[in-house]
Amino acid sequence: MPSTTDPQQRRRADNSPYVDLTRAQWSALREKTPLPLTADEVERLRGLGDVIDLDEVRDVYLPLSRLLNLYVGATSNLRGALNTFLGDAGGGPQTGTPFVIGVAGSVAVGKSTTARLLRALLARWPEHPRVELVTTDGFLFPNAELHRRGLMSRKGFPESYDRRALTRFVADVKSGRAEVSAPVYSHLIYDIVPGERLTVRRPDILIVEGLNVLQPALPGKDGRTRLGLADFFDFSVYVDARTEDIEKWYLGRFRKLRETAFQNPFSYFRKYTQVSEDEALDYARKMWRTINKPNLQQNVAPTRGRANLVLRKGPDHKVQRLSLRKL
Ligand SMILES: Nc1ncnc2c1ncn2[C@@H]1O[C@H](COP(=O)(O)OP(=O)(O)O)[C@@H](O)[C@H]1O
Ligand SMILES: CC(C)(COP(=O)(O)O)[C@@H](O)C(=O)NCCC(=O)O
Repeated sequence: MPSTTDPQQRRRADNSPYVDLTRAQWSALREKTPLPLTADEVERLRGLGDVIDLDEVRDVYLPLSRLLNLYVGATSNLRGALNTFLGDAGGGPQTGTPFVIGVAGSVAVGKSTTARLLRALLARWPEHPRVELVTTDGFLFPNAELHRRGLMSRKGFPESYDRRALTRFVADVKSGRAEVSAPVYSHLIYDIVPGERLTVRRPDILIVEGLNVLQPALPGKDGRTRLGLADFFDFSVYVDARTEDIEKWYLGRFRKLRETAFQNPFSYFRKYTQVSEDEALDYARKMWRTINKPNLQQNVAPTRGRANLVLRKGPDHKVQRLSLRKL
């Protein structure tokens, strides 16, 4: 359903691999969504700690959870088709493996909020109550290793991650392994937590959230193409917004954290509670200008075209347009 009546634009839309929908067109799909939110669930979503508008949940994220629920069902039907085709040659029926969803986008665009919300909404569906969420920051190299590699001011750039370990982790979960574990990153200490692991035990759905989840695979040492993280995704979402808006959200979050989490005596950023707000924000602006913005422009934004769904937010975080891949 192209959102235009102009014939030329319509032809372009017909040739595009995406169906472009306005917020109004998308939210109308909510009518077809069974399982509307109950008052109790609305309360529980508030408890997630995110200041998210509940109309936004109903209009945007609820239809999205229905779309994903349909995809999970269709993927399971495909597995049935594969079993029918393979018969005994497949060494027994292929059993269900987790449905994997990637959530990509800039630092501070709202990936974590989107992923947490999707986790809560998807778990309401009787077909897939067990939804796990993993953030890729656990696969950043520890600070000591980043120092050694001269990458301390490149945190979040593709080379600051152990990409092989991250791909192996998702491949292991996708293969149906009973237990797979990942390292844990702490925003408090700004480093990997020594000895701590997050264990995933055969969930129905795994959400993998991070800046670089849609990056193409690294070539192997022999120059041959390898499987990349996105090869294990059944669906991917790119959260998009104007760079100027994302910068404002980044600075807003920094200001809020300065009044809360940074006050913790163990916080890496505690020093920014001891200086004036202007000085602290100058530092945050520098981080944005020298690390997060160039990373967005050079590495993150170029992967947008690989996503199944692009959510385009306005300055108030409300999703204004959606592009859904049809091919
Ligand atoms: N849908 C939303 N409505 C209102 N505020 C939001 C929404 N999504 C994110 N935010 C706010 O924007 C900032 C960045 O969001 P966050 O999810 O932490 O981003 P990321 O994980 O991409 O770094 C946070 O302050 C968060 O509370
Ligand atoms: C930890 C991050 C790299 C995000 O990682 P992700 O979970 O997307 O893999 C980012 O939040 C970060 O800390 N960037 C470094 C620059 C800064 O402190 O803003």
